[in-house]
Amino acid sequence: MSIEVQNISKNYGTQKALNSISFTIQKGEIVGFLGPNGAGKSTLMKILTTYIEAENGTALVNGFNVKTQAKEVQKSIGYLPEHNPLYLDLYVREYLAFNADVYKVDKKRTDEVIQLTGLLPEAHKKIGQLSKGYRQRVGLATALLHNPEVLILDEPTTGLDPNQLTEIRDLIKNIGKDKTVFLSTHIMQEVEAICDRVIIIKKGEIVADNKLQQIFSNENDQIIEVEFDFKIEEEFIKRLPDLKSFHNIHDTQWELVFNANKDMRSALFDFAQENGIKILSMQLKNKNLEAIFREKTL
Ligand SMILES: Nc1ncnc2c1ncn2[C@@H]1O[C@H](COP(=O)(O)OP(=O)(O)OP(=O)(O)O)[C@@H](O)[C@H]1O
Repeated sequence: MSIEVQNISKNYGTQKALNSISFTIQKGEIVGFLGPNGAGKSTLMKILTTYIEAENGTALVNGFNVKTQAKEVQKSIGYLPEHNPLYLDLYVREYLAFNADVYKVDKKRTDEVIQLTGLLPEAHKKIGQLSKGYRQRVGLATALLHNPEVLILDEPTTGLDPNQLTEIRDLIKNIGKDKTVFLSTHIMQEVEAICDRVIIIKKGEIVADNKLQQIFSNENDQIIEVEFDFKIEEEFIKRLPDLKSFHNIHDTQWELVFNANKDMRSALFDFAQENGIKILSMQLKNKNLEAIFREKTL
């Protein structure tokens, strides 16, 4: 087991950040930790990387206890914090060599991580001259210097443009071929693009933990986007048969999730007609992670 979290709780004063959360991550998994702002993602990552301590519960990384074996945990982990601190005046190679010294790893490893993270064309530049995407690569390269078993990445693609985003996602996926990766994000597409599994957290509690394959193979779930001819009350929507969850997209537009083994479009049509409502448009959508995220966290 790479990561084992058991009943971890953390409060900041009266603010409950994590409320007895538990999960395990197997070696080699790429797991997305998804949740809205303030859900507790960074807090858990800081506990796993030994930056802060939990009040209750146990967490093991690579078999080492974060409270009592912090040094061993740190050796097992490569961490990319949300706000990746970099020395902008240092050259890329110089910065990595400096960190190699801190980690007490062979300087040769600097060239390996430069290669691995695609930094070679920019390695001669000062960090301050790099684009945000390349700065993220420097952060990843630093996290990989001591060749850790587990990578913990806190919102690794925040602020990147679409091209940089794809590049960094591909890079993480590639690194994940022989490492365990635990990454936080509030971008659903990120999880779809990179991860094997998603853990969704809301207000410090886990509300879903599924393999992505399982999520997409739940055949009885149907998502229908519908537009009525006037604004309808939520109470009315709740009367729809086999309705699992719903989301008001805009005034007269709703996203409805049904759990049924028949096409719910005709049932919805009948329901509208019986109640004197007109349907202006209706579309069956693929079940995507975005809908699941809303279903779980709203
Ligand atoms: N040092 C702190 N002191 C007080 N409260 C804190 C502190 N750090 C976090 N919190 C609170 O704990 C809760 C969880 O915060 P956390 O940063 O872990 O969430 P997050 O899921 O990482 O959010 P984001 O996606 O916005 O980064 C929030 O309500 C936050 O305000």
